[in-house]
Amino acid sequence: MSADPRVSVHPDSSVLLAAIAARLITKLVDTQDRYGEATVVLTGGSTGIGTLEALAASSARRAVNWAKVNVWWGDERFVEADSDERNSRQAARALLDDLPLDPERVHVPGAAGEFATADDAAADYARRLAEAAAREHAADYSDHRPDEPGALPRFDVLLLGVGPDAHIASLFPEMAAVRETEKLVVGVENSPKPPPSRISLTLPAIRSAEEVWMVVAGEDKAGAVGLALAGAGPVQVPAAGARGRSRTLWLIDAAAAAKVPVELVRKEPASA
Ligand SMILES: O=C1O[C@H](COP(=O)(O)O)[C@@H](O)[C@H](O)[C@H]1O
Repeated sequence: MSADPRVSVHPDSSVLLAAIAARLITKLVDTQDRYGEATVVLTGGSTGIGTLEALAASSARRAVNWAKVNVWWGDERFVEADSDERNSRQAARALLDDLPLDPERVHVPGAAGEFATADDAAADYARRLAEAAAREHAADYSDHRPDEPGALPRFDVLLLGVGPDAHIASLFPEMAAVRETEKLVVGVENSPKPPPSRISLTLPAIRSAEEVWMVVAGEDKAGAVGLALAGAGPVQVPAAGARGRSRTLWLIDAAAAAKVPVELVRKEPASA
């Protein structure tokens, strides 16, 4: 089961970031009301980190019980733990360091120095995901996740930025990682965007999320967004392969929407 994309276009990137932050707060609060906890998968990149900065600027973030939020990453750069290139480090600076999170619920992928290769760090991340899935099953979230227990915990909402080349997470066009159909996490070498070594969830792992939110701003992304929504293949256009089980939401600004087929666009008001 997967949900067809729905597109919401916001007038500019600052409105977009504030709107994504507001949606995320609501999503986390609603999920916690129902299940007591909530799980978010974060993305790096300009819109991903911008969303966290917008969340940090919103007093409504206090509506969330952050001690009961599980945090994972869709991808991470395989560099030293203290490198500013790490998506998790940028997220910590933008927001996470200021939240009362439970450190046991924050699952940062391994770094260079802790693991010899990106593949080793990917295997460790996959093992931790499987352990979380087993814990959830033991705690009996049966009404939340009716399937048999898998190797992934439930992802209530998974955020994805999109590169100008249409990559998502660290799944780049035509590379082995985007063709992966078995593994849920892979090491990536020779990424066309630096740094070259990375760890990434694969398309099957991304598609396990209940909701996938594609968060994209800027003119340089218009071609990638247009192709993804016009039905391109995921090997050439990885963003086209991202789907949530119950919702696939494209949250984009007007510049990124310039090449989206008009019948797919729902414009949000410029002011309320
Ligand atoms: O390298 C990465 O790039 C993508 C997109 O980043 P952007 O700056 O073009 O928005 C990001 O989603 C991914 O997490 C990151 O590792």
